[in-house]
Amino acid sequence: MSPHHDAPSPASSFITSSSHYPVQHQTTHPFYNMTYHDTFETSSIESDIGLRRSLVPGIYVPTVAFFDPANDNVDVETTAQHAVRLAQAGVAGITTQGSNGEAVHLSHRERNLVTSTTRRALDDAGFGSMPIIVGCGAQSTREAIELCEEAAVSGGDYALVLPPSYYQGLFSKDTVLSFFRDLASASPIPILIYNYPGAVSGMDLNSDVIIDLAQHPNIVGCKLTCGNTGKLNRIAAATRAATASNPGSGFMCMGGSVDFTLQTLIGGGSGIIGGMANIAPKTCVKLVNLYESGDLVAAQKLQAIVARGDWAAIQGGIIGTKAALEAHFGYGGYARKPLPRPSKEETSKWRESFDELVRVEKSL
Ligand SMILES: N[C@@H](CC=O)C(=O)O
Repeated sequence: MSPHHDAPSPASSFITSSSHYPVQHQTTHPFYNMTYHDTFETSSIESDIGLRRSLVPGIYVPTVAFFDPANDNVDVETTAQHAVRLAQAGVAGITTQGSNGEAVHLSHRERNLVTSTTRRALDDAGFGSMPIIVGCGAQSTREAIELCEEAAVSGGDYALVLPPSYYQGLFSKDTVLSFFRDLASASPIPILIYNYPGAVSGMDLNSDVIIDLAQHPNIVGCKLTCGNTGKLNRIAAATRAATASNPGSGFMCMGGSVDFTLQTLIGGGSGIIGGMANIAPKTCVKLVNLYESGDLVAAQKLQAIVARGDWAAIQGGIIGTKAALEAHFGYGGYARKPLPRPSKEETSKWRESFDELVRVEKSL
């Protein structure tokens, strides 16, 4: 990172091993100034022994899911090709089963297939050190733990977890805290808290809660789709202060949408996990690089283009994002039912909404 971005160094790292070997992960955490170890048995991890994958600051892409139009099965080939396209564009990592990944439309088996396919594609293309964050939110603590275990076995390095919300009318004031602490204590991989009120009936975790949870040695970051940059600034500052006494570790406070990349970096965040980077990964990476090089005028100009493009991604969600991928890059397909397929008019609208951004992307 440049001197302009006093971002923490890698949040954590762990060691994966091949089939039937114990997997060991190691997280050094700022608040505890200690090293946390855990070990568990895997059945089918395919990564190299001794591979360390750290979370580094930058752009992380929550990949969209791809389905074979003939039978609606997971399209393994496109999943692999897309992951490699993103890695080659210079992103810092991939997130499978984020909101863009249609996790709620996938069985556990399909989720694992997407993650293991992504891992294998990255490894085969020479990106063996690129981390994968896997969406592992569930309504029960038990299922969330199970998803984290399965993510680890499938080659995931970290878990991105929404709080449960279905029974929130029955929650006590400690329920969400206990959920994250219980999960983090049991999970074989470190946890990032996913704060996306729109996906969990309005539940919006505040900075006090997230800073408190950040003290758990196996909670190593957050994604703030709430877009509250004041909150982001408070969390980044609190966790960075703790990091100063323990260099070499860090809490990754990530913005949740590329339309506030610059604001995130200026506020002390570590980067973005943002869906629009499925369409324009190079542009998103360039924006971070402009900031890091200190060219704030150019960064501001590019941020405006990115924010206009992200407005289309936010309005169109995965329907618009996939339509744009299909129109501009020749692959994408449709979301699973019951999500509707876009009409002809909508398809042209989404294509045109991303025109400006794709022009920039293709020029890089
Ligand atoms: N706008 C968000 C949606 C989910 O967090 C994104 O860009 O990923």
